[in-house]
Amino acid sequence: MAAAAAEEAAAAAATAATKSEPMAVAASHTGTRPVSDEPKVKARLHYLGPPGTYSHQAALIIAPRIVRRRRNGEPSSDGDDVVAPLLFPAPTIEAAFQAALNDDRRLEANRVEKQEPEQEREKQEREKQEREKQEREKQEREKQEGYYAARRATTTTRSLALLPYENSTYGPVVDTYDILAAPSTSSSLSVIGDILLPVSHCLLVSRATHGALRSPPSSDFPHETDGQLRLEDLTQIRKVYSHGQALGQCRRFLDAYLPQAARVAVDSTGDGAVRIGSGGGAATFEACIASEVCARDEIYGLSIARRAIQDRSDNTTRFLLIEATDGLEADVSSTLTVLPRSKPPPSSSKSPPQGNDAGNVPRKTVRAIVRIETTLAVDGGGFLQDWLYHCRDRTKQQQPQEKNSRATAWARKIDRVVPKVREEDEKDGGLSMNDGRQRGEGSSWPCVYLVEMEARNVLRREDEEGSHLRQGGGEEGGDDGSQGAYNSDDGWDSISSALDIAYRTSDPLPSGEKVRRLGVWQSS
Ligand SMILES: O=C(O)C(=O)C[C@]1(C(=O)O)C=C[C@@H](O)C=C1
Repeated sequence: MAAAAAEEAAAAAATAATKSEPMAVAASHTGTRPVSDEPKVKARLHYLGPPGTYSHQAALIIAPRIVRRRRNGEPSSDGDDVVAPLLFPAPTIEAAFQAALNDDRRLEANRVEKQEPEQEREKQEREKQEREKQEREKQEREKQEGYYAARRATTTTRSLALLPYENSTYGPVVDTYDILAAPSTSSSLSVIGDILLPVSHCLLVSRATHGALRSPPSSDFPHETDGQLRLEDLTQIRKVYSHGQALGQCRRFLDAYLPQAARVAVDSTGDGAVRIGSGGGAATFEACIASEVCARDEIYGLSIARRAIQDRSDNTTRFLLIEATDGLEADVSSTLTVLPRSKPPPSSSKSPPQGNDAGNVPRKTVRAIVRIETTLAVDGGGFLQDWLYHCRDRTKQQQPQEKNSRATAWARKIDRVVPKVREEDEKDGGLSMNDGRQRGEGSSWPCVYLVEMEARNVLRREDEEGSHLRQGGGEEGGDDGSQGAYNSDDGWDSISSALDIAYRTSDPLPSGEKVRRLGVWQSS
């Protein structure tokens, strides 16, 4: 039901976004409470568009949960300050990230200024100088009167991007991995949250194509009630557009029912839907794989040929919420964070908790991503393994109630970082990596690992039941359907500071590794 409501909200806002010009939509939010003694925060959130993509849907769900907190992670005295970012679609994942990086109000002002005619520019320059002069004089006066400390910026703008990161069926999203792996981009970002989105794909066609494909009903093959086509009707489709991830998540369906159709990878599922929708009135016998939201009249007005065509019914994509930190860090007096999803109170405290830990349910999850650049070939000497164990142990040591905690860590090598020696060798006639090693260049070339850590504070069943009795029902739970009262912040501090310590220390790492924290956040 919650997923249906979220989809409904996503569709409504996606509709608003397609109609507005420029395409930006304010995330709905409730209860903004300005914090009196700190600069106000505005935020811009860039996502892979066009409207109707899964990234857009994820952005609409996460945006109202983004709040500003004090540097130490505490809510301000007035409570959480809801940031309510404006949402902006970008044509590619890379463009969404770059837009967040370039999101500097001064740059925008410069751009506008450049378009002004010569005279206008001179006039503006004179006015600017005059304003600056007056400002200097005023500051001087205020300084003398002892008011200087009160003169602070009243607004700061924060730039965010929501990027698809990995999918439960088809694995890593390579464009996002490239951003996290590259030294230039990874040093300009901080991961501040994540969100899981259940992904159910439809095969969409234009109305004309739907009409042309649909065979007349017979008693043997009555039409499916909701307008879906029969599987036999799909054999005339010549082309299927979608994002590479979505094509991969529906591979078995495509192999079985559309073997004749060319698969065309485009920048997003929404991009595929736009191509299908722009075909005019004639049947094109082309299809796209996208969300049901894209079929709506207010979005791209397409027909649903088949629903739920993904190979696994539990298909889920994880997105990372990334803040562009270039040049900002110094001025920033607060952190942005994502509130956990709230759950309706359980209907009965007797219902059994779910989760992998027999008798326990997850309570708080803290995640971290660390980037390690090393010159050792394929984890030489297993140092990475040792480091992961070390991190896990340090994490555990920090827990006040060790019995209630679980810590895990895992690493992924980013294969798309091509070793330099190999690139050069290939120019010289295609030598392999091993040849590079034999030529005495050492068994080393740069490679990048992304290490992920997760610490969960687990609430034991008996504790949970006790807390139900004490508090008369839960307020928040994990996304796994777990029940219980999850108000307490126990565990968050210890887990996050433990992770902090764990990845800052480089004890078991051989020298020469560059370890960079990409982010630590509380996940829901
Ligand atoms: O194309 C979209 O709709 C996206 O938001 C991208 C993306 C991805 O890259 O994984 C997001 C969710 C689905 O897994 C399919 C595609």
